[in-house]
Amino acid sequence: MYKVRTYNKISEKGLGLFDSERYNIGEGLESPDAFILRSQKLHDEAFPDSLLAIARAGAGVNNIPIPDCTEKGVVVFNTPGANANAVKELVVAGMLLASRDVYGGMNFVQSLTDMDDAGEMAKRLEAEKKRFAGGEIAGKTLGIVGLGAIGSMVANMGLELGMSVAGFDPALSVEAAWRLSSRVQKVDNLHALLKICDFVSLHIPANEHTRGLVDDEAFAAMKPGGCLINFAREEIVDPEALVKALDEGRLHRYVADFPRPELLGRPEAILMPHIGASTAEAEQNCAVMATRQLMDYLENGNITNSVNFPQTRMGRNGGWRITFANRNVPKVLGSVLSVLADRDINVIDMVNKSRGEIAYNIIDVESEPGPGALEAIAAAEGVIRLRVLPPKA
Ligand SMILES: NC(=O)c1ccc[n+]([C@@H]2O[C@H](COP(=O)([O-])OP(=O)(O)OC[C@H]3O[C@@H](n4cnc5c(N)ncnc54)[C@H](O)[C@@H]3O)[C@@H](O)[C@H]2O)c1
Ligand SMILES: O=C(O)CC[C@@H](O)C(=O)O
Repeated sequence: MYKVRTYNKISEKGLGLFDSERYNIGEGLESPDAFILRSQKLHDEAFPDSLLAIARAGAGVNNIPIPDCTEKGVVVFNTPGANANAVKELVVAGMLLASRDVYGGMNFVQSLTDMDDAGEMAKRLEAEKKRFAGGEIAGKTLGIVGLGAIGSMVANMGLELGMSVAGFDPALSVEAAWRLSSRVQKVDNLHALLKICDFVSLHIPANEHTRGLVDDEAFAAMKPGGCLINFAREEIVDPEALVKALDEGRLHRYVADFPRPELLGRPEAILMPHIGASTAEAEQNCAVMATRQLMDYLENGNITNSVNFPQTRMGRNGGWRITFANRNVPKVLGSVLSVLADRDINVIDMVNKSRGEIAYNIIDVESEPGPGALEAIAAAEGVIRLRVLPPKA
């Protein structure tokens, strides 16, 4: 029986895929084989020795200590693109809220509780509506920082809304480039993008390269009166520089999914409680993808959409399956194959992949590897984590 510890609210559409005869699923389970979670911060959490994998039902993995996981041979998965449409739709809402005083206008109307004459009320609304006028987004320039799953969707949507769209992404994947309209202008540095855009939307991960990326210099480079939209992560925008840019009126609006105390009460800050991915559709997509990836890893050792291990997959062929993670240095695979050869264990098929400093292997063998073989493999120089999976048709 596999044990999967859950954190946060994971859609039942995903959790329901775990067969209850083979999986025990729940919060706080002891000695779990895996975690499945959303935004739960794991940096201060001790990992049980039993932990083989973590599935993040979502895109960002800055809540997980990835280097520690890699060191321990714990495979971390995310669900690329599964919540991208939800975020894209909220970015559009954010741009509209930054352009038109929808919120102020609605609050004004709801405040007229002392009025009971419809005619008088209509006169008052017409007299005061000029306070809530705004601009249109069509014809404006939208800049996207990070043209991955979300950024490319936002870029294409901007074009459909009649905007000019520019994008900056120094590591654009081939897949993302295919998704992107050729009408999106590619800009080769951040400040050049900031200079030409009325709206700038961030769609990059929070990591050591992007923390504080939007700083004093970036705000100074921005087109005066522009709007910044941040559905990516709080840490990407330097809070002091942000407040300064708002105080000086250089930044017209800050639309963000990550409120901070110093922004509360400021009408220029349009803040939401991290709800970019909070739609039933996105929650289901993420949970289903995370669950499928986790099951395939636990049952077959296959790795799809990991953020720290190489994509590795091999169909089952009736044999016993040995999987192991190792440091990406010479001779490790050779030593393991020698252990098998010395014990007359015949290899049916194998795959060996590497990613940076880590390598991962799947070796299918004809007969069950005994304890002696497994001990010798686990002891081979460079091997970090070993598993054996019984035959499966
Ligand atoms: N608010 C929410 O609920 C919510 C939901 C989903 C994702 N997110 C955040 O959005 C981020 C992006 O999500 P995604 O699904 O598009 O990820 P993604 O991996 O598909 O795309 C990220 C893109 O950013 C690019 N990039 C990385 N560093 C960059 C830099 N310094 N400058 C420019 N481009 C850079 C990468 O090359 C990649 O193309 C996530 O990491 C997460 O933090 C937030
Ligand atoms: O799970 C969530 O609600 C947020 C997910 C989002 O921040 C992500 O990075 O995918």
